[in-house]
Amino acid sequence: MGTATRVTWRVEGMDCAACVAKVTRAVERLPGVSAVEVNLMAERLSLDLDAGGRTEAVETQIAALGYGVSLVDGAPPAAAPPLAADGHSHPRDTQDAPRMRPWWATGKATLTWLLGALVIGAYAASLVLPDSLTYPLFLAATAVAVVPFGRRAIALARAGSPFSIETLMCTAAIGAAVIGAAEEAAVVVLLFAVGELLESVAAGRARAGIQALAQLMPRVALRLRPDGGTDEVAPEWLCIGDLVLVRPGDRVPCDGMIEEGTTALDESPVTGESVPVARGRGDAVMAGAINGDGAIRLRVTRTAADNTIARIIRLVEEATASRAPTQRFIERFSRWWTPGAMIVALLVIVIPPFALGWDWATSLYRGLAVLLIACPCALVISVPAAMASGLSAGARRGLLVKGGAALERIGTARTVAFDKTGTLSEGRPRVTAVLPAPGRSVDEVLALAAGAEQGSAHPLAKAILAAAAERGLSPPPGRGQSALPGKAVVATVAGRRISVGSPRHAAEAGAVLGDLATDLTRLEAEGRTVAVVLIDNALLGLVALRDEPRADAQDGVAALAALGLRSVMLTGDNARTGAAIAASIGLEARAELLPDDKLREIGRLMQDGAVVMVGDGINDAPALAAATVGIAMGGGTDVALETADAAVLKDRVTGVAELVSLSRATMANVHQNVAVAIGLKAVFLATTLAGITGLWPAILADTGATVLVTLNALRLLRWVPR
Ligand SMILES: Nc1ncnc2c1ncn2[C@@H]1O[C@H](COP(=O)(O)OP(=O)(O)OP(=O)(O)O)[C@@H](O)[C@H]1O
Ligand SMILES: [Zn+2]
Repeated sequence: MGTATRVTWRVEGMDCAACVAKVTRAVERLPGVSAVEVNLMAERLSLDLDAGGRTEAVETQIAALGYGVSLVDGAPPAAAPPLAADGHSHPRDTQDAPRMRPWWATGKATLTWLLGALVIGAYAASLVLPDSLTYPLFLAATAVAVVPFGRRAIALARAGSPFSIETLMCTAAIGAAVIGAAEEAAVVVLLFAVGELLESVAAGRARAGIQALAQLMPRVALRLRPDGGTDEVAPEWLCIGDLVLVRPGDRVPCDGMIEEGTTALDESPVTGESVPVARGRGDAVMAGAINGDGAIRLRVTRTAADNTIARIIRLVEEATASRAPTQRFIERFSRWWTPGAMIVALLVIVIPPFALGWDWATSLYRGLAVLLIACPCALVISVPAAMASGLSAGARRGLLVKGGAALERIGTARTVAFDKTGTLSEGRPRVTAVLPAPGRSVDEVLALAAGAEQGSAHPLAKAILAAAAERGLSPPPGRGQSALPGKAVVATVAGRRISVGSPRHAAEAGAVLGDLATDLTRLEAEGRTVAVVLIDNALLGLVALRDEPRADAQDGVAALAALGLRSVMLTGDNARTGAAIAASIGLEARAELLPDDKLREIGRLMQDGAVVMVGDGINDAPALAAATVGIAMGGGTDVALETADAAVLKDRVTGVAELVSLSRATMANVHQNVAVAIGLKAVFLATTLAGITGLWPAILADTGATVLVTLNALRLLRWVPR
């Protein structure tokens, strides 16, 4: 009892949010079904099926709605996956052939052409033949289309949505035919079919944009054998731990770590970063990158189903499935809209003959026109079509956004808060000077400091250890290390208590800097981070470090300013150093912040409006989560993608401004779409009721809006960062 299986199908033919809603509502009502999820981009339907549910029932229901359906996962276990020659079992995409779709659903294009031919034929005929003969031709065209749309309307009504766009269309077409407007009836159904066709083309385009990423995977990988030879295998067959040879000019077939060789990799297909990056032993590389002129040997670190490209694709698919607030509003709106419109149409038919003395033919005619104008199709697709294009356009340029909601919010930000280390700066501090206290030596200071820093993951620790190693020192082992986050590290080294930390920490410990105090001030004003090394709370020396600002930090901040955003740097570094670095980049600084202070600072900035927090996702996850939108930058892709709402895959500060303008371009597109969809209808509603325009303009207003909205959304696919 109570054990449900998760079952997944591939559903073909869904082109818009309305389709998703149809499928969801239709299967939700079936017995034994729960937790229904439909993903438009991935063309997937997943649900929990318990003992009372049957997969056939689900498939029948979906086929009745006119979509193709095939089981992907959760079927009774098929044969075990084949074992590869090397004895591992390898992941493989198992998928059976799609089941038959009803002819009238697969043949969307055929149906549209047939209708077009019939309608045009009827018009041609009407030039020479009397109306009495062409009338049946128009009726036939109407019938050809009403049958499939009507069947779908009936299936939907049975599945619990009696007021669908299909119902609206069929009522309008049949009504028009009944009152003798067969021409109009035929054109209504023809244009409706054209609109549907266009929608599916648009959905296919957005989908293709994402699938193009999958095409970055090469067909073959060269797997190294223990004897040094290579086997050509499909990248999907690579296992974690396999060794792979990547020749100059090849595409990298897997996410991996370089074991041997150095090269320059062009990662632009994945990250949008066009400058090749130098990579050598121990560096991580991602599938899809193009190898420069060095041969490299890679250790596979992720399977094909799980590599960066696969994750990006999955992420974007999920992103398009998650709805933006605007979209949710419109969906709620259109759920009431359709039945409301039908009631209004009915009132227009029934009341005026009594109240205003219209004759029945006029009121029927105008009522039908109202029905047509009321079709919410354009409105329903206005937001998701633009969002899908925006998300897809961004993903192709290394700008990942986790959903419509985040995409919508990024553009509304007033302030951008940057983490300093690793985000505005390179994140690779280097020791630039060591100033020993009187009577101490440089080597002594460095060796003891390095002893205390051993095992610390702090960037400053790594720099001090590297400097000690460069001077050939072997630091005495430290014991009992403890980190005081945002302040210092303390340990017992060679029997003495050594601390390495901020000047503030040294002051709190009661250390006196003496003559070195002026050096400290000077170094900080130059933008150096100064670590104070104490021995039993007395001054041992100063270590000055410098973390270079990223080359494009200044441009990135300037680009944000040009978009009207204020940038602020948050840092745990001391005030003077922070101010010096911030001044060189051109933004405000908030310094000497302990980790909790950073959260508080974001809260304070959020009082002035939405705040975007940009970090590397490593130490700043809480801050990324606290801000309105968290953007992770560069390298630490994995962590970043999990904690942040959006990510800039290339290591570029300018990517933040690109995300802001992508968000604004997308929202502008959304607003244009909504305005077109509602505006056209409002105008024609008024003119129809006033009797100025008839069925014809009503038909064009409806399909015309759908076409305009779709084309406008497609325009966004070509978005390029400025
Ligand atoms: N392990 C350590 N070794 C030396 N100094 C440290 C250490 N940990 C903290 N500090 C001192 O505390 C300060 C703040 O550290 P914190 O880790 O909060 O900031 P950060 O990561 O260096 O910089 P940012 O906040 O800009 O990313 C450092 O500038 C340094 O002076
Ligand atoms: Zn649709």
